[in-house]
Amino acid sequence: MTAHAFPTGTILGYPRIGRRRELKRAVEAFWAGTIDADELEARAAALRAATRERLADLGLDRATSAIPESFSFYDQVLDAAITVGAVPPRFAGLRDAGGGVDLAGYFTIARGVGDSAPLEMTKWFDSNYHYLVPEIGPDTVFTLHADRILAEFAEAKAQGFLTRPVVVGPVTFLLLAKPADDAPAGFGPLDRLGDLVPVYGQLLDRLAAAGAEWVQLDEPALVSESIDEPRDRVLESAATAYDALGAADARPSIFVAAPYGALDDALPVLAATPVEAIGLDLVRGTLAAQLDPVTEESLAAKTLVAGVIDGHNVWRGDLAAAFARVEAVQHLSGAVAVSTSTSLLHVPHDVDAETSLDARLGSWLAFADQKVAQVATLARGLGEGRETIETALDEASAALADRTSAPGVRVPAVRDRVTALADRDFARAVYDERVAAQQSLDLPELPTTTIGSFPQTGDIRRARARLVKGELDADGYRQLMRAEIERVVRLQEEIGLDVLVHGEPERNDMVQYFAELLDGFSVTEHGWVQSYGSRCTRPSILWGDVSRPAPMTVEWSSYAQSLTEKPVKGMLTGPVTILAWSFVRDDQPLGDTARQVALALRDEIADLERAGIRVIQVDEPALRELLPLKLAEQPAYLDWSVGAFRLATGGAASATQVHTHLCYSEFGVVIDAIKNLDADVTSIEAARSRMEVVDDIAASGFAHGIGPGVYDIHSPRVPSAVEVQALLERAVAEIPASRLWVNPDCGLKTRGYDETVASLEHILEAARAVRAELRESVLAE
Ligand SMILES: Nc1nc2c(c(=O)[nH]1)N[C@@H](CNc1ccc(C(=O)N[C@@H](CCC(=O)N[C@@H](CCC(=O)N[C@@H](CCC(=O)O)C(=O)O)C(=O)O)C(=O)O)cc1)CN2
Ligand code: MET
Ligand SMILES: [Zn+2]
Repeated sequence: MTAHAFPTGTILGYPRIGRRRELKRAVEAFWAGTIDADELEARAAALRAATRERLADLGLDRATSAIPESFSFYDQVLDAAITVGAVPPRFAGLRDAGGGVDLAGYFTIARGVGDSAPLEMTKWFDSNYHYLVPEIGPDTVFTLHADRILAEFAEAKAQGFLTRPVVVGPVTFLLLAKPADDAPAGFGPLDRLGDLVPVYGQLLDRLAAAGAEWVQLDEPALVSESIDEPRDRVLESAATAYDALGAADARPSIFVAAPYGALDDALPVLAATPVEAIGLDLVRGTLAAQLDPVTEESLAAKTLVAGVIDGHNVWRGDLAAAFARVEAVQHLSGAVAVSTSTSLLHVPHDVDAETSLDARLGSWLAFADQKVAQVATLARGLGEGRETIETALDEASAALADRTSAPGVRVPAVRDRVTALADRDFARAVYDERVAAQQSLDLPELPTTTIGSFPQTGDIRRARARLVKGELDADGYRQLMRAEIERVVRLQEEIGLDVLVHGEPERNDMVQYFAELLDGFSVTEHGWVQSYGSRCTRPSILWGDVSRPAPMTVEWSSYAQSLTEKPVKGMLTGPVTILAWSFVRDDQPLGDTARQVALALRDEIADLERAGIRVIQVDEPALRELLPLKLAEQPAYLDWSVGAFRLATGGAASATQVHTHLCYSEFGVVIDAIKNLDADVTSIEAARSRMEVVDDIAASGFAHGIGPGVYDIHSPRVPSAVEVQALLERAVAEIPASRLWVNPDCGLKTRGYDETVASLEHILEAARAVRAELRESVLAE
C-alpha cells in the first residue's frame, strides 16, 4: 500500500445531532410516521454536507482526510454491529435478502418492538453518552454490510471532500459487547476476535477501493482498566487485530484513536503493529516519561496524533500549554498532528449561538466549532512556526487569567462553610434506628413507587417555551404546573401506588433545573449535546462557587403533599450527578466543588422536612459514570463522591426516609460505594438486563431497602403483568421481601401517558400477585 500523509490538524469526531437538533427532529418525525425513510435520508445527507462545509470553513483541510465521517442516526456502536452483521437472532426477521437491515429495522434494534427487547443501553466510558450493547455469541455470523459507510464516503467525494471514515475498532467493539443469552458459561465476545477481524479487513479493502486514504478505528477500550477482561488478554487482542489488519496489501492507512485517557501499556503494543497513526489523549493522559527503545523506534516511524484540545469539556483552556504538549510529542516522531482528545460529540456546537450568555463567561469557553478553530490554529503553528499563532495563544491566556479573578469564582462565605465541615456532618443515625423511626410511614410489603418524573408532554414543554419567550407569565406557568401535579397525584392514587411523586413537570432537566436556581452556574440556550438516540441535554456550566439563594423544590413538593394522605417523595438531584452532567470548572478538585453543591442540597432537604415531606430521594444516576477508567484513581473518586452524597443527606432526621436512585447498570463495580451512600432505599435499573443485577446485590450483603427496576422505561414497549411478576419473583428469590421495593427502572419523562398508565397498572397487578404468593408461602410454613 502507498503511505499517505496524515493531515496536520483534525478532530476525532463532531456532533451529529445538528446545530438546531435537526437530526433529532427528523428521526422523531420518521418514528412518528410524519416523514418517510427517503425524506429522513435526505435530511441526514443535508446535515452531513453542511457539517463538512462548516469544518472546512473552520480550518480543516478538504482534501487530506482531515474531516472525519462520524455521522450516526442513533449510535456508532450499533452502526458497527450492523456493519459486521451482528444482528441478534430475535431481530433476524428484520434482515433483507442481502442480510442487511434498513433504516426502520435499524431503529427497531435500538428501540425494541413487541416481545423483542432492544439492545441494552449503557454509558460510553466516563461520559453522559449512551451506546447500545452488541450481543455476541459463539454462533454470531460476522458478515460485512458496508453500504452506509461507503455511501457516506462517496457522498463526501461527490461534494468535493476526501474524508476519513470512522468506525469503532474491533477490540473495543467486542469488549463493549455482552455474551448472547444462549452463550455457554465461560464464553466472552472477545473469543470471537479471530472471526471478526477478517470482516474489518474486508471493510478496509472496500474503503481502499473507494479511494479512502485513511480510516479511523476508535479503540477507547484500550485506555480503560475498568473492563471485565484481564489486561494481558486485551493487549494481546490489540496486537493480534492490528497485526492482521496491517498485513493487508490493499488498505487505507490506519489511524487508531485512543480517547478518554492514557494508553499506558497499550502504547508499546500498538507501536509494534503496522498501524500508521496513533491518537493520544494528552488532556487526560501524559506522555510516558520513559518508553523502551524498541517502542521509541517504532513510534518514530508513525504519525502521532496529539489530542491536546479537550473534547470532553467546554473551557477555552490554556492554548499555549496545549501547543507545548504538541511540541513535546515532536521529540518522539517527525510526523505529528494536532487533534482533539476525544470526539467533539460531548460538547455543544457553537458558543456564538449563545446570545444571552454573559459575554465575560462566553470569552472563557470553546464549544465544538471553537475547538475546531483551536485545532486549526495549533496546526498552523506546527506547520508555520509558533510566532504565527502567538496572538491567538496570548488571547487564550488572557481569557484564562480573567477567569481566575472574576467575581463569583471564589466566594469566601461558601469556602468558609466547606472548611468548617466535621466528620459528624457526613453521618446519620444507625440504620436500625432509622428503620424504626420510619415505621410511621406505614408502608405495605413490597411498597410500590416511581422514580420521579411523569411524562413530559408537549403541553408541558410548550408552556415552558412560552414562559421563556415571555408569552406566559410566571403565575400562569405556575398554575399550569400545579394542574399537572394534581393530575399526576390523582393518577397515582387511582393506580394504587404507595409512595407518590409530584412528577417533576416543572423541570426542563434534572440537572439544568437546579443549575438555573443555584449561584455559580450558567445555562445555555442552544447548547444541546446528544445523550442517547434522539435525546439531548443542555449541560449547564459550573464556573463559580456554588450556593443556594432560595429553596428550589419546596413549593412543588409541598403542594403535591397537600393533595394526598400518602407520602409524597421529595425529589433532588445529587451532587455527583449535578457535576457529571454539567461542564465543571477545572481550576479546583471536583471533590471540592461537590461539597459546595452538597451543602446547597443539604439546606434544601432541611427545608423539605420543615414543609412536612417524609420521604426524600436524592438521585445519583451518574455515580458509576464518573468512576475513573484507571484503577489507581478509583478509591479517591469513590471517597469524595460518596462523601458528597453523605454530606447532602447527613442532616436528614431518622424519621425521614432517604432514597437514592441509580441507573445504567454495571452495579457490581460500585456496589460497595452504593452501600456506603447509606441511603434507606436504593432504586436501580434492572429490567433491560432482566434482573441480572439482583445476583450482585444478593452477593454483596447489601442490607438496606432496594428496588430493582421492573419496567424498562427506555423502550416504548409496555411490559405485561406476567412479565413483571416473573421479574419480581426472580428478585424475591434472592432478596428478602421485607427489603424489596417495586418500581420502574427510571423516570417516566420520555414515555407517553398511555404506555405509562398501562405499564404502572401492570406493575401494581404484579406486585399484588407476588404479595399474595408471599402470604401463601408464609401460611404454608
Ligand atoms: N442531563 C441529563 N443527563 C442524563 C439524563 C437526564 O435526565 N438529564 N438522563 C439520562 C439520559 N436520559 C435522557 C432522557 C431524556 C432526555 C430528554 O428527554 N431530553 C429532551 C430535552 C429535555 C429538555 O431540556 N427539555 C426542555 C426543552 C424542551 C424543548 O426541546 N423545547 C422546545 C420547545 C417546546 C416544544 O414546542 O416542544 C425547543 O426548545 O425547541 C424543557 O422541557 O423545557 C429531548 O431530547 O427532547 C435526555 C436524556 C442520563 N443522562
Ligand atoms: N428523578 C429522575 C426522574 O425520574 C431520575 C432520573 S435518573 C436519569 O426522571
Ligand atoms: Zn434513572
